[in-house]
This record gives sequence, structure tokens and C-alpha cells, in this order.
Amino acid sequence: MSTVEKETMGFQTEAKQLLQLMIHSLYSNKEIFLRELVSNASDAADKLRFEALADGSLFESDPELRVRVTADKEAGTLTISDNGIGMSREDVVANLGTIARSGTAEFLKNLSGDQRKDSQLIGQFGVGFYSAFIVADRVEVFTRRAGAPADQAVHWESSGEADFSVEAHNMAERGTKVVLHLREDCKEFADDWRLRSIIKKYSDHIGIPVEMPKMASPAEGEEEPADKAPEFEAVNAATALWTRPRTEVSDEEYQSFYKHISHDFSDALYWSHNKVEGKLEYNSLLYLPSQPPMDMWNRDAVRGLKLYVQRTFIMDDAEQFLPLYLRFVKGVVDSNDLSLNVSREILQQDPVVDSMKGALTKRVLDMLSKLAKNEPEKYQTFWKAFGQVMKEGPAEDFSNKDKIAKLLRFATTTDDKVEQTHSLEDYVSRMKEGQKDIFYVVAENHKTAANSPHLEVFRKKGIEVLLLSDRVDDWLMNHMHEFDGKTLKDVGRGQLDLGELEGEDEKKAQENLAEQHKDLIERVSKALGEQVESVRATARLTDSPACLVVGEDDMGAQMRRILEQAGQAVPESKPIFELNPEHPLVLKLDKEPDEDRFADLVDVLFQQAHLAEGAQLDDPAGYVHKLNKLLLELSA
Ligand SMILES: Nc1ncnc2c1ncn2[C@@H]1O[C@H](COP(=O)(O)OP(=O)(O)OP(=O)(O)O)[C@@H](O)[C@H]1O
Repeated sequence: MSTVEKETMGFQTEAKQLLQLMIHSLYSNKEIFLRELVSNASDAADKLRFEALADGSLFESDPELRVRVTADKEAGTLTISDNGIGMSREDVVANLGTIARSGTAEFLKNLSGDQRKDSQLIGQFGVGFYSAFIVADRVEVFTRRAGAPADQAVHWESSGEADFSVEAHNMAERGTKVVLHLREDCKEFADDWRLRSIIKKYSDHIGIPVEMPKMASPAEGEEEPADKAPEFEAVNAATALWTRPRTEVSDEEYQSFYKHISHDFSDALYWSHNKVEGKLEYNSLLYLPSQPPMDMWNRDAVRGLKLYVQRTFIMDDAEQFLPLYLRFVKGVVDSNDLSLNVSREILQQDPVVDSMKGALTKRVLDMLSKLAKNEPEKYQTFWKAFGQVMKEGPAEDFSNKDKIAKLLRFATTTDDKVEQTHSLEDYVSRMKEGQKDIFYVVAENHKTAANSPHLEVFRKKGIEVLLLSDRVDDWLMNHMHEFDGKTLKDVGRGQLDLGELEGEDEKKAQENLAEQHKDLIERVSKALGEQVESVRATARLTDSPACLVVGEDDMGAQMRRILEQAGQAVPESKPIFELNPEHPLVLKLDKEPDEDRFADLVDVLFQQAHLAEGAQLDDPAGYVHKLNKLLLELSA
């Protein structure tokens, strides 16, 4: 097939949907199209610089990388051109006709049809090249890949509806030129001042010059020659933002840089900008987003920092610089120690990278501590968005366990609210006199945790208990044994031991429980047989007749359920059944002479104890049957 021919092709379905959505939902924020196109141009320059490390000839005779923005008021066009890497015909078809980004289908599924909400979503997804169609009813792209001959250039054109065309083109200069034919009501974007102010606003941080024709008017009496090529001047600061001193960068600049690197439409929540000198030399600029990305729970989702070596862009998504539990962090790291030839494989083995990872991890944890201390409300926003990911920290990063522990937030019985707002330090400061441990309960959901029978004695004595119900909580607690010298204790595990929180009399009474109710316990054990590890009388219940307890070294019920759901083999273990001997039902049970009825009653109590902790019954119909039988006998 001759590549000279003009070919018309349809947009990929997703691209078509996205295009329409973009035009409609971002209409109130039109000007961002320029940020997106300049951002693409700057990325193209980064890519060229990177490829030129291996092949200097790619610069051809034009090594000064820049972006140019020119407008033609009369023609109603706006042109953004760069001398970056450019695109081949295949690149053009793939990049400007489809969307290859992960999570696209999911994104489109999440759309609600509500323009305000959808524009937020689309912002999070990244608007990109298609945003050109917000202001243009026809877009042309002229591009030639660096190193390709002049006649291998391509002309792409579309009116942003169903299809686009591509045809061969001849282009002496390398790079990409995007020509926007502005819509009737968007002609303001051909105005010089308007363009300058948008570039200043969104693209000041771009590391290469974004140029516009000089505005100098001809001296009085002089006629400007009509054919004179315009002179250009940079409109932006044109230095890589992370190399500038902190004091010279405004919040607005930090925010627009965040949007450039993160493809997030919303502002960043917080950031930390540092220059490190000494054994290691690098600049880092790390951001906390204000909301979670769509694909946070997708294990294959891209993550990591943008890596530069001595100001030269090397790669996006360098994941070797931060641990997995900090995968929400966005940012840039610019190293003076790594080689320009560094690859992903080399990064995995380089000890310099390990040291940097350690330092950057500390940096993020410090940034979070600072945020928690100085701006607790913002920290709460962070926790809501990323708390569950942070909870993976103690298991993954043993050396920073104590720092991470201070950053954790929990729901507790102090207010029973579902929001996780209490730190372990807060808990410790509220501990009762004589309390040595930090108590917690784990359940499937907040309500089940808050109503757990295991809490009864704690509520009676006014002892605070952490209420854990996130999927990751059992896992977290398996890796956190103490905080500030205090042991973390699961109230649903092992023997109840309140230490000094109990008086001598209470202790004595408890010790006598076993002896006092020996016969009852034996009868119940016999009735339950192999279903339980053991049966015992307990003082931990006040309102409930019975509860289940996990053996000291057994796997927690929540973890067991998660593993079972995931189809994994779980070691066999049986619960301990604890009875409240003072409960009227248990007193009644004790007096029951008929062994069959006794066994039925015990079984109902046993099943109820399962239900109270949010478990599924093995034989729900059998339970209902037994219960109904007992109810009928009661009313007979
Ligand atoms: N000026 C350009 N020069 C070279 N390639 C470009 C240029 N503009 C776009 N592209 C190519 O087209 C692709 C799609 O661009 P688009 O802006 O839609 O997405 P993106 O840049 O990958 O993501 P986002 O814009 O959301 O940050 C880019 O990844 C790039 O490969």
C-alpha cells in the first residue's frame, strides 16, 4: 500500500465516547486544552532528548528544544508546534485514534451522565490530546519522527466526530505541529494576551521554552516588512520547576506542575520539595493527591515517580523509588548519581536506588506526619482516600513500622463513629489507670465490630477499644504487636485478661467461675463435641449469653474468611465457646433436664454466637428449624 494515499479511519469506540464526553463536560473549563497540548509537546521533547543519548544524530541540526504557540486571528487558527520526537504514521494512528491507557473501560463504565461529576472523573482519567476538540471543530496534526526522511511525514486530520484521515506529507523540520481550527465561540484563543496568560498560568513550569512571536511594535515611521520571519520569545520561566529554590515557586506553580505529571484534574493535597546533597545528590518533588485514582486496587496499575538524571528525562512510572504501600505518591526525582543509560532492569539492582528509596520513603512519611500535625483536616482527607493502602505499611516496611503506626487512624468505642479519626497516640493518652494494653476488635463491618459481644465488659468498665473492619485490618494487626511499649490485644482472642483493670474480688470471682459451673460446662462440651476446641465460662459478657473466641495462636476469623473467599487453603482450627453463666438463657439451660432439648438450646446459642460475629452459618435452615421448634415449645 502506498503511504501517500489518504486513508480515512474510524476512531476506536472508547476514543469516540471519550471525545464526545470531553467536548461536552469540559466546556466550562475550555482553556485547559492548551495545557494539555503544551504538556504533550514537552513530553515529546523529553523523549527526543532521551533517545538522543544513544543516537545524537536525532537532533538533526536543531538541538534547541522548544514549543511554539502561534495564532492567526484572520484564519481563526491556533498552532502548537514542537521540535520533539515526532510520530511515524503508525504512531499517529495508534496514538491519535485509540486510547491505550489501562482502566479505560472501567472509567467509561463509571460515567453517570451528570456533567459536573463526569468532568471530575474525566479529569482524573486525563484529558490529553482530545481536549483540542473542546475549542476546535477541526484539528490537523503535521508530524515527522526524528531521524525519518522529510517525505515520511504525516498529516492527520479530524473534526472529532466518527473518523479521522491520515495521508503522507513532506516536512523539513522534525517534530509535531497541531493546528486547531477554532470554533466560532472560541475565537478568544487566537488572542495574543489571552494565550500568554494561559501559558503563564498552566505551563510556566515546563522545562523548555514555550515561545510566542515577539510583540515588539515597529519603531515610529518604520514599516514592518511583510515577509519578515517573526522573532520568538519565551513566555514561560522555562526551567525545570524542581530545580528552582522552594522559596521562588508559588503554590499555583506547584499545583500546575502536579497536574502536568499526574494527569489529575484536581489539586494536589500536599507536597514536599527537597534538594539533597552529600553522599547522594538528588532533587525530589513528591505530591499527595487529594483523591484515589480509579485503578488504585488494580495490582498492575502503573505507579512510581518520573525519573530524571541530571535534568534529562529517563522514564515515567519508575516504581523502584518507593514501596508499594506508598503507591499513591506522585512526583519527580532527579538524580545526579545514576547513569544516563539507566534502565528498569538496572534500577532494580542498583544500591544507589536502594538508598534513595530509603530516603524518599522517610521523606513521604515525614510529609504525612507534618500534615497530620499541622493540618489534621487535610490529613483526614488523605486518610479517607489512602488509609487502607497505608495499612499495608507495617507488613511491608518493618524498619518504618513505628513511624507508620503513628500515622494510622481508627474508629473506636470512644464515639463509635464509622470514620477513622483516632490515632494510637490519642488512644494511649486516654488509657485508664492500670491499663497496659491497647485493645481492638476485628469484624466484617463497622456495625458488627461496634456491636460485638466481646466489647461488653469493656463498655461496662469504660475501656476504649479500636473498632477494625477494613479487609486489611487482620493483616495489619498480624504485623503490629505493640505501640509505645503497649501490646495490641484482640479482644476476641484467648483468655480475657484485663490485668490491673480488674479488682482482686473480680479476679477471684473469675477464678471461681470454672469451678462453680463445672457441670454445665461439661454438659455443653459434650453436646457440641468436635465442633469446638473447648468450652468455658466467661466474665467478658454482660448482655449476651455466649460468644466465640479464637485461640491465642489461631488465625483471626476475618482473615480466615478472606482467604477462604480467595479459594486458599486455610489451616483447620476450632473456636472456643464461652458462656455467660449469669445470663437468664444460660441459667435456664442449666436447669434443662431433657438432654435433647438441652442439645438443641446449646446449638442455637452456638449458632447465634457465629451470627453475632458476622459469620455465615453452615446450615442456616437447620438453625431456623431448631429455633422455631424451641419457640413453639415456649408458647405451648
Ligand atoms: N506533540 C506530540 N509529539 C509526539 N507525540 C505526541 C504528541 N502529542 C501526543 N503524542 C502522542 O500521542 C499520545 C496520546 O496523547 P494524549 O495526550 O492523548 O495522551 P497522553 O499524553 O499519553 O496522556 P495525557 O495527555 O492524559 O497525559 C501520547 O502518549 C504521545 O505518544
